[in-house]
Amino acid sequence: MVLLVSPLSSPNACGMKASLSPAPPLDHARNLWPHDYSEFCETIDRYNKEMKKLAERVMHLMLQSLGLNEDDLDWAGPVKDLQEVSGVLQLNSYPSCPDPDRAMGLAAHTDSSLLTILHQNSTSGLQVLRAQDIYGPARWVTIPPLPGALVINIGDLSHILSNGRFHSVLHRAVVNRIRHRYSMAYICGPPAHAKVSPLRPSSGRPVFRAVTWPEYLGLKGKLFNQALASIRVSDETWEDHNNASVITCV
Ligand SMILES: O=C(O)CCC(=O)C(=O)O
Ligand SMILES: [Fe+2]
Repeated sequence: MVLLVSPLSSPNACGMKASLSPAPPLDHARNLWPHDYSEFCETIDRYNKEMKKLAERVMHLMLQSLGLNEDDLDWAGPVKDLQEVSGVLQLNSYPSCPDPDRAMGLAAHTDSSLLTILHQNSTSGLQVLRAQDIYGPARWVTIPPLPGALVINIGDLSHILSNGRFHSVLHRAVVNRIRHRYSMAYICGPPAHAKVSPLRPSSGRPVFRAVTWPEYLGLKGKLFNQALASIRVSDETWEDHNNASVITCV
């Protein structure tokens, strides 16, 4: 089961609204706990706010580590204005499965976000694909839940923004034979109107074309794990673009 909630621009009793889920979360919560749904709503609201603050701090640090400053962020204004970052909270529930090898909790994917902050309950299930290295071929590695720890996944939009210097991570969730697993993913991205494009590419040229988050989500829906490749700018396109610019300037 997946429930998606995002902050409301004008708060209601629950302080959140449905993003992609079929019924508004407030209605869902009322159905589940007809006599006391407010505790759930208030907790989610508090969690959302804390995650937003954390996401902004982490984004700030990531941009700093790329050598970027406030003036480089034309999609969200200066870095200090990163409160514009928007987020959706996705609640994942994976019931136990007697034959886990024949079931998949969540298929392998990269997140379409800038970054995703994940909380797992005490049952492990998150795995990331580690590329081939001197220790062996490509393999799935379990990220064990640690008390009090959150996992931060780099999403495709950070991959684009950093021109490939931060890699979005292929991950999946497997199910447990006897234990029910829960996770909460705070999926963070830029404002919907903002175009995300490579900032100060170290390689000399941008490897990806600019996209908005909604446009990229559309591509992901159609092309799934090929979406990132689909917005790569090929060497030929780049050369054509450069030649065209030269001709225009002359
Ligand atoms: O449940 C997990 O550990 C992974 C969740 C996830 O990857 C997602 O919600 O995008
Ligand atoms: Fe994910």
